[in-house]
Amino acid sequence: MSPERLSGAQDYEDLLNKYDTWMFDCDGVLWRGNELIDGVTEVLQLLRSRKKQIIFVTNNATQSRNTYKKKFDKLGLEAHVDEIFGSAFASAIYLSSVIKFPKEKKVFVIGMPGLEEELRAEGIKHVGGSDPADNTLEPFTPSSFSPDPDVGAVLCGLDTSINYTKLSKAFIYLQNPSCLFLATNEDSTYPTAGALLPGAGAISAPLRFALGKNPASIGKPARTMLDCIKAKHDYDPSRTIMVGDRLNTDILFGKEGLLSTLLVLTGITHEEEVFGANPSPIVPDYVTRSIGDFRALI
Ligand SMILES: O=C(O)[C@H](O)[C@H](O)COP(=O)(O)O
Ligand SMILES: [Mg+2]
Repeated sequence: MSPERLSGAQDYEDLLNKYDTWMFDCDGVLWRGNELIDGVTEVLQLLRSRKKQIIFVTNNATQSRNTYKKKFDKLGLEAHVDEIFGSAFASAIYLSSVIKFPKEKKVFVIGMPGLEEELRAEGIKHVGGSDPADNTLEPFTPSSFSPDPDVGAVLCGLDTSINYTKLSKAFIYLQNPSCLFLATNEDSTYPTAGALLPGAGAISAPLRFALGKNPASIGKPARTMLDCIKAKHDYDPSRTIMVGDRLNTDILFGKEGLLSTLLVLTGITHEEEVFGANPSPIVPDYVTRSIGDFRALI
């Protein structure tokens, strides 16, 4: 079955009337890097004026909910911290509440300060991350590394300061079969304002290749994020739509969560992946060029 392509004000109006809860992916839907996608400000204001429930669901683990709130504020978008769900937050909840990671154990982090902030907020002990000793381009010498015996998991997220020392330490920990291999998410690419860049999945790829095994991935399409949302918000799946730019994360996440799905073409996915000769088996309910096009209703 092929998706319905939205083509004008009546289509947008029909969708607004059909759905009370709008879950928005961020990178490639609201913005690319720090550049807002045209029309997003007005459309989010329109949804708020129509009393729609709005939830933000991002696989980007570089920031915490609090620092994302600052980004929304800086970009002039109304957002409340309890509306924001990122894979950094979901990873901290996964460790604290889903697998009940032992309090005395530690997580070796490959990732940014936002991920560390969420782990701290959940009382998860961690090493690595922004530790200056790990953020170096000096050659890694195993004899100078004494693995922390309390490390019981490696958590890998998008890390724009990735290096051989971090990968080597993670790889040494992961050779212990009891050490958990976790990924905040596995997006292959990251849509920024100027270019498409390697995503979180490309950061954990060297470890996957060297170990010959995949991490447990916590972000979309896994349902941990939806469980985090359910723990904070009531919503009716039959009147909820997930708006995303990536088929194998956002749209799959929506479909598996029994939500309706709207694919926008302002991020990762190209039109021919949906309407071309060999379309993806992941089929959104609706497709539109940009969420900004809903401006036609203003
Ligand atoms: O590489 C990544 O982590 C992702 O590309 C990026 O952060 C995805 O964010 P989202 O589109 O889920 O907001
Ligand atoms: Mg996206």
